Amino acid sequence: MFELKDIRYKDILKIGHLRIEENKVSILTGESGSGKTTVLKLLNHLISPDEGTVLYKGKDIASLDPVQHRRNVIMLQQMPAIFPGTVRDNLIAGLMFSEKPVPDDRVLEEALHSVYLRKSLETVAEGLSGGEQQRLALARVLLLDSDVYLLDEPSSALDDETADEVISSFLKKAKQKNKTVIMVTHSKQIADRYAEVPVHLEKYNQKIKEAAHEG
Ligand SMILES: Nc1ncnc2c1ncn2[C@@H]1O[C@H](COP(=O)(O)OP(=O)(O)OP(=O)(O)O)[C@@H](O)[C@H]1O
Repeated sequence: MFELKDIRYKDILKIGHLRIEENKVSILTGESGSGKTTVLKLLNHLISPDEGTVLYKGKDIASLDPVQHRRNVIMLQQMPAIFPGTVRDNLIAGLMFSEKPVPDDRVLEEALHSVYLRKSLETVAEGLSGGEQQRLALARVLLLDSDVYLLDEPSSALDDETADEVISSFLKKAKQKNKTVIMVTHSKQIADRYAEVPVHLEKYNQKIKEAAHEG
């Protein structure tokens, strides 16, 4: 689905070759600052590499329309935006940006159930806890029904048990629809349990520093 070749991005990231398979759950791990978010941004075409090529379905991402690309490849940021208004407003915001039809309330409620968020559609979203807002944002991307989901630490604000329920349920839905998921996590438990393809990033700066030290 994606192929990264001879990538360099500033002094943050250097990847010789990385293939990300279609219809699989790939989980990106690595210490803080190793460039996990940067990889997701490259795949979403939010940034471009200084050197090398990122291919999506065999085509250079640089040649694709970024707006269309981001409809196929949705990224859930580490601190997702919550808009003023209700839970319903937040659920449909993404669909409206994507010019997709707004489904009826039953479908919206089903998305909330999928992320174990037991709140009414009328609840004021800004009053939700951090963990509840994180699940609301996850439900919002689930509704977008894209081909690829890039999830940046989607369970960081959840306790272990809730994180496990939510991620398990999200991935089950994604698998049913043959989606490709690339998820960043710091949770060893989540990585061990759900990674079909584990991807571990080494810190680029660290390597440079170590080399300088040795030299
Ligand atoms: N646009 C940028 N310009 C300069 N430095 C940046 C830029 N974006 C990120 N960085 C730096 O690059 C490094 C990697 O950042 P990135 O967010 O990709 O790491 P990460 O592995 O996702 O970290 P974390 O686990 O803490 O979220 C960090 O040291 C960060 O401060």
